[in-house]
Amino acid sequence: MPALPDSLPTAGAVLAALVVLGLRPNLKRNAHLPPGPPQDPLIGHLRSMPVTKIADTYHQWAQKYGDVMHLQLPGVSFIVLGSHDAAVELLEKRSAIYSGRPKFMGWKNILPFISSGERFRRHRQALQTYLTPESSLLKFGDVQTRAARRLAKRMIDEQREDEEYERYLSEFSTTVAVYAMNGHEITSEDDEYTRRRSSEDIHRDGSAWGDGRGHVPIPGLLPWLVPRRTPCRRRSKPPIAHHLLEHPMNEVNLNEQREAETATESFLLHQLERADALLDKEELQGAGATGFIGGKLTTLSTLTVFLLAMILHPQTQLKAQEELDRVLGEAHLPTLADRKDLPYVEALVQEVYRWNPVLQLGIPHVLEAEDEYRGWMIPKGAVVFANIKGISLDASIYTTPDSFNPERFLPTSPEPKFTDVFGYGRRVCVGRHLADNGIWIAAATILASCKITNALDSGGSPIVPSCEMTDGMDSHPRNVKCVVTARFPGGFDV
Ligand code: HEM
Repeated sequence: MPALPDSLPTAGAVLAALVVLGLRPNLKRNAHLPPGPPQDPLIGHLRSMPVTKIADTYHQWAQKYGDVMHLQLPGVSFIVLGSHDAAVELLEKRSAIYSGRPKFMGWKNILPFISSGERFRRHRQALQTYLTPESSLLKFGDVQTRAARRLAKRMIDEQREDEEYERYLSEFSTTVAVYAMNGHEITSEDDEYTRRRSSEDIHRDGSAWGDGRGHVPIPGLLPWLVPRRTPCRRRSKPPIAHHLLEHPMNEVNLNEQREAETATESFLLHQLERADALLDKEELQGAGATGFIGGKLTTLSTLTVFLLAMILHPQTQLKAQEELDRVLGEAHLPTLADRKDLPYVEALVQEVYRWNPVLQLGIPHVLEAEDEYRGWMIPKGAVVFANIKGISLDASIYTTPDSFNPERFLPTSPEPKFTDVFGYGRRVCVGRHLADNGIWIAAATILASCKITNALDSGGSPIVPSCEMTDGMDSHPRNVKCVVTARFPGGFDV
């Protein structure tokens, strides 16, 4: 049994609250539940819940207890799915009953946090019908391409030795999320959105409830464990939530732009112009902020993983660059239309998704009716999540899963694409087409135009960045430093 977690005082407070409120742990039918590590009477796995490296720990436990694992905390059953097959069987094929969400902090109009029901269906439909594969490409492909070129140019022009490039990647991610939702294109560092919605803002405001960069703290899985009635539950909106919810409509001032006929394509405009709009004004504000909440940090973190992979694997970088030069011609920048002709770049992006999926545990689902799977009983109300990181390490699917190896995804390879990165079933990431196009064009543009090498230490030796990912809901490498130089100093034919 691991040492007592640091969060135990908080956990203890929750337990005390549960006892005071008369909630009883649902341990009574353990005999039919899926297997799991040994637990204590009454408090179940409270003492053994990992606080750091959670996905890795669940993956290790899965080797012993299997790919459907049960963990018990007071009042709540957790089911951790450690294989693609189990995740698809339950979260996708049985999506009708596995698509609830735990109660999250009262963000009632932010889709990832809305449980099932009529409000969920309207929000999901509004976003899903807007962000289809075709419309994501048609409406936002050009903006993403411009933003990717601006990103690469800034990485080259403003480079310093041992620069951290996260802020440029962050601006790219913000640009895509804000444009898709609000129709506002960021074209300068001075932009109101970049200043007000920088990672630093999120860090500062998000620290009210997370561990920085807006992460909800998974350790102990407490945020969504705390029942609505528990006194310690947050009542007021944290500042970042307030800002995100108020900002899109006020700042962009869509109504004025509509009157002046200067409004550009966006989710908000689309909804406002529909006679049969699915969402009212308050709901629409939430939906507008949803793109930012769902897309900004996930895109940023995935691009940081890409950068790390390129520093650590110069041969892979070179292979992708050779393909780009061969297919497009030297000193030509890619567009999304070139994607189908660049199988190595495609495989590289797919491997970035698999090598370090940034939402390691996805977003938890809630089972809405008792179910049976492989002879086990899964209780109604169980919080069910896929260990996406663990699934990416499944050696029965991916050979040498720890290594970064794009070859595994070349068209001739038998290894299946890692679709798990975007989740499952009715709750699958609603922005996945937008995100995938954005990540591909950013990666392909950087590869075509930049040479990425290790930063050097004061003695001139290359710094090898660590592969360790942060803990938290959105996991990413820390302090990725590198040197970026132009591959074609004479510029590009576009
Ligand atoms: C690389 C970037 C991204 C990754 C890895 C990612 C991954 C995910 C995952 C794993 C889920 C949970 C799915 C589940 O519960 O089964 C999710 C949900 C969601 N994502 Fe993304 N996402 C990304 C980008 C985006 C973008 C750009 C947007 C916005 C336009 C977005 C909006 C959402 C929303 C709204 C949900 C909640 C859907 C629901 O609860 O019904 N995501 N995403």
